[in-house]
Amino acid sequence: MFDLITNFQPRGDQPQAIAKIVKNIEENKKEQVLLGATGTGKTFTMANIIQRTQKPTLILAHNKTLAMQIYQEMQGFFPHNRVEYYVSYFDYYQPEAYKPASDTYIGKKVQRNASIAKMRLKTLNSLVTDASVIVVASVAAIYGCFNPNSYRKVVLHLEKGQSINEEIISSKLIHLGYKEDKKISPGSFQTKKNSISFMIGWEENYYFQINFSDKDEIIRIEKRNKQTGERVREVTKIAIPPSQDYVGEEGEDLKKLLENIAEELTSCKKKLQEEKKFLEAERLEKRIQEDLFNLRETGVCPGIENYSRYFDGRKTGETPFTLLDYFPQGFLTIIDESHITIPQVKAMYNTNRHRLENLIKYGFRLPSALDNRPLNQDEFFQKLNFTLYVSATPGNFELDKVNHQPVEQIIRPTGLLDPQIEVRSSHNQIADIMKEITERSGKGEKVLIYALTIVMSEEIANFLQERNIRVVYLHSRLEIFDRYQAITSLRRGVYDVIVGINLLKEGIDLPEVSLVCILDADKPGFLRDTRSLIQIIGRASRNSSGKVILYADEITTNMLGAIEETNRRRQIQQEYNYQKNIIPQTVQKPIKDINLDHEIATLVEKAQRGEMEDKELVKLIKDLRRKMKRSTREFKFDQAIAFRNALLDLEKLEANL
Ligand SMILES: Nc1ncnc2c1ncn2[C@@H]1O[C@H](COP(=O)(O)OP(=O)(O)OP(=O)(O)O)[C@@H](O)[C@H]1O
Repeated sequence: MFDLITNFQPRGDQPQAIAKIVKNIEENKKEQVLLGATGTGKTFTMANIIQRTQKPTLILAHNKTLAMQIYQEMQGFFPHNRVEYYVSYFDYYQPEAYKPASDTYIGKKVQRNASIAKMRLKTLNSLVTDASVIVVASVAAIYGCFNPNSYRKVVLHLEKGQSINEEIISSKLIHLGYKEDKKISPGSFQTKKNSISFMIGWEENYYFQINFSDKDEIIRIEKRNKQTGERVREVTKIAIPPSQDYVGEEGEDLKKLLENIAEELTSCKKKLQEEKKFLEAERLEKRIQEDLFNLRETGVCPGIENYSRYFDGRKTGETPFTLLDYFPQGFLTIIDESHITIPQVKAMYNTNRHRLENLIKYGFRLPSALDNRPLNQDEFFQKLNFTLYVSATPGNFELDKVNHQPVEQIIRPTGLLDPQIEVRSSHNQIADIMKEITERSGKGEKVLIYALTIVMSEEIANFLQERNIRVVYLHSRLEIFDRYQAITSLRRGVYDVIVGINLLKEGIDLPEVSLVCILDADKPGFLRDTRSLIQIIGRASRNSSGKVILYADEITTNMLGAIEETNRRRQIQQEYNYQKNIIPQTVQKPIKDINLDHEIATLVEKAQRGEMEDKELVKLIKDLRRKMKRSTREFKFDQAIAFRNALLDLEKLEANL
């Protein structure tokens, strides 16, 4: 059962939006759109819909950071339920490719993020073991994954009284990806006389111990605390899931599978030879034979995903298995920021296919590699059941599905209005903006400036800085961590202005921002279409004196569309406030305190007092660097910033060594 825990009551437009959407789902309406203006509490609305419908839910977001934000919020709303996070586990991913024009082969290069890999495994496990699960995922959800039927089949079920010996269990654990080790850690196991202990791949605090009698019978299964080794409780049954996301075939099944790959190799090579592509034929033979050897000897090979069709038991062209297949019948999919997520989903398939086709044509891969692919758009939509598209500016694709009649959520719980918009001439725009900034900086209010290009944003920031304005620029070339720090610093009062391009658009809510300036609002193209303008305008809607200035020389149709829609929303909000006697209140959003944990803080202070040996200082710096990187990888940016600040201090000391 989903159990929503919150102090909030649905407010503003939330009650009617929740009621309409739930009613439609109950009436079996499969596709709906929620047009939710920025800051109207769409996440809380989603949580209420999940609570009321009790449907296992997939929430799709278009990037990892947004997915993490929603994941954390959902964890807060449903502390007693399984809320999971499923995104690509690559911190860095360069797919294998071949560029015929320059005869360049680029091997696959990846950097895997172990904590995300664990979260993915945990997601699959929750879905096969629990009925009330929320998964927040990126488009990684449409990429191939372990066949859910095989997953269920390989899970190792053990129970008290069962006749089985340690040897069999050890070999099964190895097959499931567990590694024998002297120290117990996630994904490892340990055998002792009459007992076997193991730790599930994503678990951090507990391990299980299975005790046997001399007659090879399980006499006890215990859950134990990893730190103390103490028994937490005894269980009668346990289902041990795989500790990696791919579990190979064994014995006869593997043999058959390798034969099939070899058969494909023979026919493919013959075809290449007939086409007089001798070099390609030779290359293919060498590469595939090497893979076959590795698969035979170790059960795995580099680029094993290219054989996924064989491992999944799929026919040529057959739809791959994805996260979606792990959901039960009648599940709900919420597509957040659908105007961006849907085009992203649609683009995945073609990009992948083009790359693979070149590899196949030139003898780097077998044609079956084409079946290692994301879902195409038809397959994706076929796999959905109940779907809710959510956006402040839904795309035409989803609006068409509901005859342009979305459920609207325009009135904010805070009573805040969409901002007032003014159009001003672009002549002398920077001087004009400087005047606006000065008026606000004394009151602690902040300004966002939207430029068209990276170069422009840097130039404007430099220009303002030279005139003593506390400003920082923000664009996609900056690391996520630096972007986060710039935003936090603005909130803390280090800066008064951020100059940006696109990044400030979605998912950033800064109550301190009372003015948004959009430069070149009349220029056609990227980020000046009606939808983008509405999104940008929405960034001034968390402050009771929110205002937007569009700098332009003419009013374009795009601008007019955005102005009219914003005014329509503002009017609905004003009428509501008037009727209910509501005075809009700026959102109060606490700025998290950034502190180091006690042990580290003590060491840092010791170093700062000059009481630390040189060697110890170097070690501490190394340790802090590692921790900072890890926190960044895990999206714990507050923590990462705390480490970085301490590092900056310590590195100064190190420079003097
Ligand atoms: N019923 C409620 N009562 C009080 N506060 C609420 C309620 N619902 C949401 N909020 C708060 O309102 C703020 C806006 O919510 P949220 O960020 O989910 O809006 P949003 O619609 O997703 O906005 P955006 O599109 O800008 O991301 C949040 O701080 C949220 O905690």
